[in-house]
Amino acid sequence: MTLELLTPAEMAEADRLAIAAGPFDGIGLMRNAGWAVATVVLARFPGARRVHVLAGPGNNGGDGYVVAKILQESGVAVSLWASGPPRTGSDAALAADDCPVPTKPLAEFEAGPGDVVVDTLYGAGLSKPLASDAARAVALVAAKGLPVVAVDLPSGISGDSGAVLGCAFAATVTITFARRKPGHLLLPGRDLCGELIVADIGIAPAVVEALAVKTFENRPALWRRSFPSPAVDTHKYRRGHVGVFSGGASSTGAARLSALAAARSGAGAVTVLSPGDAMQANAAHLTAIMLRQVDELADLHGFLADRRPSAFVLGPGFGVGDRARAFTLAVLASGSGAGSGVEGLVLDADGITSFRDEPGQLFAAAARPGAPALVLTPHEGEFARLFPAIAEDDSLSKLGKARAAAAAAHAVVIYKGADTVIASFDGRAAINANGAPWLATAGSGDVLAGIVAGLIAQGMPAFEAACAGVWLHAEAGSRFGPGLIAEDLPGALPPMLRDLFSLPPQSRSDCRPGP
Ligand SMILES: NC(=O)C1=CN([C@@H]2O[C@H](COP(=O)(O)OP(=O)(O)OC[C@H]3O[C@@H](n4cnc5c(N)ncnc54)[C@H](OP(=O)(O)O)[C@@H]3O)[C@@H](O)[C@H]2O)[C@@H](O)CC1
Ligand SMILES: Nc1ncnc2c1ncn2[C@@H]1O[C@H](COP(=O)(O)OP(=O)(O)O)[C@@H](O)[C@H]1O
Ligand SMILES: [K+]
Repeated sequence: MTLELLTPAEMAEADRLAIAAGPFDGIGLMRNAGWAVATVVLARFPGARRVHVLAGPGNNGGDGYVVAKILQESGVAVSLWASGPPRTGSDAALAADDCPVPTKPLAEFEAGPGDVVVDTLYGAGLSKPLASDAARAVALVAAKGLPVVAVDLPSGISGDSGAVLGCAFAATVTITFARRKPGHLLLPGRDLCGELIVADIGIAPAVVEALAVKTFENRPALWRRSFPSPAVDTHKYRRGHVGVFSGGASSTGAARLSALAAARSGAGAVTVLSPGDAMQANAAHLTAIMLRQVDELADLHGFLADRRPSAFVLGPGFGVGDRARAFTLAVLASGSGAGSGVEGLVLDADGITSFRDEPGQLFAAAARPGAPALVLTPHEGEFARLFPAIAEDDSLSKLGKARAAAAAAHAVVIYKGADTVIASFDGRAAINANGAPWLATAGSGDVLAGIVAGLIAQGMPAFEAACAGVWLHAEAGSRFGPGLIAEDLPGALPPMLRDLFSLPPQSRSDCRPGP
């Protein structure tokens, strides 16, 4: 499946470009779309007592008229319920003129057991909450538990944000065209789509390429070319060295989780940087991971000079306050740009919260030319602390919020949750969809921060490292399943890594860090 996600506006542009390039005109694309849908209905519901096609006023409704015609000609009992006539001169009007099935008003829609519903009320053009006749149909279908085949999107779901406008169908299967839209992956849209099928309706790949899309699904194909792989003659410090800041004596576990995850992700060396009062607690629980006392800024500078670390994690269990801010700013002031020095800082949890009153200080430090890459890993609560205005802006989707935050902070933002979004200040963004609710367990985020830092330390660019880290973390949680606790996650990584490395060499490129 392709990675690009097209906003409804980009999809409309793709339709326009495809029509201009040929060979299909608008009604040609619509017929292809209708055939794709009818094929699914016939294959999945051969025993349907009756198929009810619900047609809206736009081109989504146009697809419905094509479907109704094909199904009737295939011998299926079809009812066609329209919310109104299609706009004169539109492709939908052509499809309606060509459809032999009589229409009935949507407001009178009725259905019974054994029936199947094809939802072609609204797709990409949904612009407001469903009107009363559509809302009544949604309620009736839900009450009767009828299967719904949604065309493009379940009506009521925004293709941009995945949000429900008023109410929405919960589809059994959704068929979209050419490429998926963000609303197919963002929640609750993803849940309400049911099974998602992407049908080829004759829009050439070159048309999509011309759009220079910057939004993707987060899957290995997005980043595996830059996934780090050790050279035969490598040594441990060439595989990257991660420093993880530990909290005080009573909160050291989170840093050790991050440290272990960084090591499991392939970093050659990992050092926990511990305040004096926590040295004993840390020492008692570390084996392969190194330990160094860091109480003051001078200790950090000593570590930077002596051990040449390539990435840091700051935040898990660290405590909120001046010390977190000072260490963060010191790390961001180090680094000599690409290729050497400190390549990145993953700022998580308390590290993020520490800047709630002075976010500008953090953002300015990250924007300094030559500064290490800043990766922020907020969950919803932390996001609202650092980016209150963006968090409150209801016009933005989770994707839009992550992008705006990344631009404001000059950072890569991993906006966590069941539909984690990764956004870079350069405009690229990815939506993650391979997670599972088992990941909602204390310490899970600490592990994610460690994986991302481990990958950055090995030379992976920050956006790719963030995407790879989120995917590996989610995959580990999904494959482990019930009973997962955060301690299990680092140990669950090796099978995932083995799978990545067993991909054919051409699909991993030469596996060296690269663009
Ligand atoms: N040739 C092509 O381009 C192809 C297109 N294809 C298909 O076209 C679909 C996109 O078509 P579309 O742009 O016409 O949008 P669509 O979703 O039908 O709705 C727009 C209409 O609904 C109205 N409206 C919106 N929300 C409303 C509400 N809640 N309650 C009431 N009214 C509401 C809106 O009104 P307005 O916002 O303008 O006031 C407008 O009149 C796409 O999803 C795919 O299925 C495929 O066939 C492939 C080829
Ligand atoms: N329902 C869910 N489905 C998939 N992933 C989830 C879900 N809930 C949480 N996660 C993931 O689990 C991790 C939790 O991180 P975080 O909230 O920081 O927890 P902690 O602070 O306890 O480590 C994040 O990566 C998040 O995306
Ligand atoms: K629809």
